[in-house]
Amino acid sequence: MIGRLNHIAIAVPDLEAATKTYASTLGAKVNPPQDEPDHGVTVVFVELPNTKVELLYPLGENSPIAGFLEKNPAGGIHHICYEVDDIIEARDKLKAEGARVLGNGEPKIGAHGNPVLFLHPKDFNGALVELEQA
Ligand SMILES: CC[C@H](C(=O)O)C(=O)SCCNC(=O)CCNC(=O)[C@H](O)C(C)(C)COP(=O)(O)OP(=O)(O)OC[C@H]1O[C@@H](n2cnc3c(N)ncnc32)[C@H](O)[C@@H]1OP(=O)(O)O
Ligand SMILES: [Co+2]
Repeated sequence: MIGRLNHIAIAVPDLEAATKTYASTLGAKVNPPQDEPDHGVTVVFVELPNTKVELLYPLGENSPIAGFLEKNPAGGIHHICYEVDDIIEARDKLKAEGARVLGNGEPKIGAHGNPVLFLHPKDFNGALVELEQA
């Protein structure tokens, strides 16, 4: 069911500093920040030859990553995003197998303009999993 690795997300306490680290220190191609109010984050995508790194910074009052940054003030790997062909089919299969789909269970449009869903980290070896229909 899961396909390509679409991105690895890192929650960061300072988006500008993290962007500079990837652009200057690591010499990677970075994109401009994107506000994603529907997800409560601002994201910067770092383009790599075989995948992307998504730098995440809280946006607004109820950001879902605020708690994570409180627990990890220096930042940390936040989630891993896999691509699926059919996100509804994937969701329904996973729910049938007892996995917890976060939010109201309906996909939202993610940073790439595709439907995304999140799966509870406790069901996937402590890793927050994002699925993106791509
Ligand atoms: C623009 C969209 C973009 C894209 O790629 O398209 C994005 O990726 S948006 C990314 C931001 N959005 C989300 O992360 C939505 C899904 N996340 C959530 O709903 C919450 O973050 C949740 C439920 C995973 C965690 O909520 P909270 O931080 O309030 O912590 P809890 O106390 O409820 O956590 C329960 C339990 O899970 C552990 N936890 C929390 N976050 C993570 C994580 N990122 N990775 C692994 N484990 C995590 C937390 O430590 C708790 O464990 P416990 O043993 O009970 O302490
Ligand atoms: Co993501």
